[in-house]
Amino acid sequence: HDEEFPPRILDHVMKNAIKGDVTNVIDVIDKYCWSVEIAMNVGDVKGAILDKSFLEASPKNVLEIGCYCGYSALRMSRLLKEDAKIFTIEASSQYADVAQEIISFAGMEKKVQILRGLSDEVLPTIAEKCGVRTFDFVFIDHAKELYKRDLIMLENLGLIRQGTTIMADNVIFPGCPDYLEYVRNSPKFECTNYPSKLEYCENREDAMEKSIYLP
Ligand SMILES: O=c1[nH]cnc2c(O)c(F)c(-c3ccc(F)cc3)cc12
Ligand SMILES: [Mg+2]
Repeated sequence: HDEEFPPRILDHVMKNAIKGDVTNVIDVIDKYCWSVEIAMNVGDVKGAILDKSFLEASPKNVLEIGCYCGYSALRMSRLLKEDAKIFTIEASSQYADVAQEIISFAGMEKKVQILRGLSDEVLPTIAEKCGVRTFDFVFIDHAKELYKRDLIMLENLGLIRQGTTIMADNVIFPGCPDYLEYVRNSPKFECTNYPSKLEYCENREDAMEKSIYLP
């Protein structure tokens, strides 16, 4: 995926979406990605799986690792209950800049806070910085080789609690075998796999994995 994509998607959203209409911004991004160029958003098909788990969890404190252009943060923000909030970690300042613009354009800047930096640098101080003790819902969607490390960090830092829902994207493609092996063999996680397709593709398999933390 090329670095020039995010500014193009931002430009397209600003020109074609309705300011303040989060559902329309999501639709405009999906139409663009289906018709013009693929982006590594979770997309509409896997996004619907994320939505369903999100609604079931009905979380107050949400953590996302991997914001990219803000697409999944917008999907979750539109389902947030009153006084709930999303904290999303993004290591690329270019992606974070674009995501901030798109999230603000959609009118969700008060519900979504982007934390800039590497996940292993942000997580140790996130509780005091964000005034959160534990997260109720976590969406992992960043570099696949960091999924397992970061889940272990969340556990060790006490940032997840009995019943926290963890959703992971791309567990088939690109794939995160060490993460899957870890959560599925751990007695502390109750796992469910949701087979789907790679975003904006008809014929590439992918899946989401839901893991409920039960220490
Ligand atoms: O780096 C990523 N972070 C988060 N999510 C991703 C994703 O959903 C992808 F499909 C892909 C991806 C899509 C197509 C490819 F050929 C390679 C990676 C990458 C990421
Ligand atoms: Mg992904």
